[in-house]
Amino acid sequence: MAFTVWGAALAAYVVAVTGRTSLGVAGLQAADRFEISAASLSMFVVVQLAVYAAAQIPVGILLDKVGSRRVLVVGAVVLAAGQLLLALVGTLPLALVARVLVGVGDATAFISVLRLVPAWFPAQRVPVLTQMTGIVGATGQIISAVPFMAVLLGHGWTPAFVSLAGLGVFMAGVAALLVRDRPAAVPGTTRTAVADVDAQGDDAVQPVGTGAEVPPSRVRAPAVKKKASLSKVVREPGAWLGFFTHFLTLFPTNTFILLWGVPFLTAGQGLSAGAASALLTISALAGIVLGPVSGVLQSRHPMRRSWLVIGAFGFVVVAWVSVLVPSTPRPMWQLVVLVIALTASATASNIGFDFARTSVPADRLGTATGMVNVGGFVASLLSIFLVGLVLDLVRPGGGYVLDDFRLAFSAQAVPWVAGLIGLLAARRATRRRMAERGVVVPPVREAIARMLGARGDGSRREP
Ligand SMILES: N[C@@H](Cc1c[nH]cn1)C(=O)NCC(=O)O
Repeated sequence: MAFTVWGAALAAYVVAVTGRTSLGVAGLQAADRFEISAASLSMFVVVQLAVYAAAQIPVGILLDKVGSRRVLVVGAVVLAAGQLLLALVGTLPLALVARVLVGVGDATAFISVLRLVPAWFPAQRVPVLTQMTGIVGATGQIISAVPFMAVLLGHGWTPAFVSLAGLGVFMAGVAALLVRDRPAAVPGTTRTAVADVDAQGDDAVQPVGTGAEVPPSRVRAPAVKKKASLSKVVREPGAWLGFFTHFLTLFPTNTFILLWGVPFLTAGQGLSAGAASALLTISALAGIVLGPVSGVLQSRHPMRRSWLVIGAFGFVVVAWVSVLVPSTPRPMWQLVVLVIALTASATASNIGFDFARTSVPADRLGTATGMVNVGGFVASLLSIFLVGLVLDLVRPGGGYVLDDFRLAFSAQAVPWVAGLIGLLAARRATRRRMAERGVVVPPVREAIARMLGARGDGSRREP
């Protein structure tokens, strides 16, 4: 039942990602239909990302109040309405309104799925399933690149976007039918188990790696609360740690995948369109390996999750520096390393949601997850804007060359520095809060020494 619920919600998220990326593959047709330059198309990406980011907190609060099922159903209907409008209109302002609707619908999907995972699965499994949610969701991009593109080229604009609208309505039905916010009947629940949960009080959070996590089916349905969920969440340093984790690690991937990657690879590095899409495919395949590996490491070493984040950040920075410093096009292997590093960074961004999960009580998880998600999308907007700004400054007429991209992508240093400062400050505050709750994070050197000692004793788990 847990996998049916997760699978149905995940399918709705895949369709949301298809909607998000559909205009990207229909760029030429959109430029033609709305009589705009290819460069103005970036306006659609910016509007959509801004709407997505702005909707996260309201959607998160709504999730805590009404649950994932209703939010997913309404979100899929709004997304379908946006695609239908886009299918029918021929003017730019109406197309932008359609894209706003798509952005709002899209904003509901990912965090609704993440809200379901800890409700249906034991805490040990949550990191891997969160990573799988991100990875499987990314396949929505393949649906827009292959079947959607085929309908677009074979039958035209209106049938292609009407098909996406139909898919959205279908997913609303699937979510209504199969998604449940939490297990209803609780076989094996004893009065004691429920009393244990009650004894933790309203503000109990999932313990970090103590092994004492309560199986989800024993957790009572949280009562809808009147008290302000957002103000409590923003006062929780662990939620900020999640926010800055997502901020620091998601934007390099979004900047590359959503807008500037293909122009950089083709106009800057001199690759064919086919070679550029092969690189994007390698990046998607890398996620299938890196996501579960990260999930397992998160479960096994919950006290060291921030080092996974800093490691992924270091990897992507080194990969970008090694590509941008030389003034000549890079060999293929180096570009492969770059796209793998970008995937590692996107994978690490999901650790942000895990920080939220172990920092706030279950009945505020939707709000906290929304807040974390804002981080990555605000940073993505900033980065996409800065790269575009530098390109405009160095070559106002377009026709970019490698040197223009070298300068433009260096602008990512701004969100990287801001994100790293925020991450380190939030980590310090989170450790203080954890210490107040009786969990002290030992220094890395001490933890490694203990782990080596434990191996010598035949034990496998970090203390
Ligand atoms: N962290 C991403 C999901 C992802 C991408 N690659 C691996 N995981 C994220 O937060 N996505 C939000 C969304 O709505 O897609």
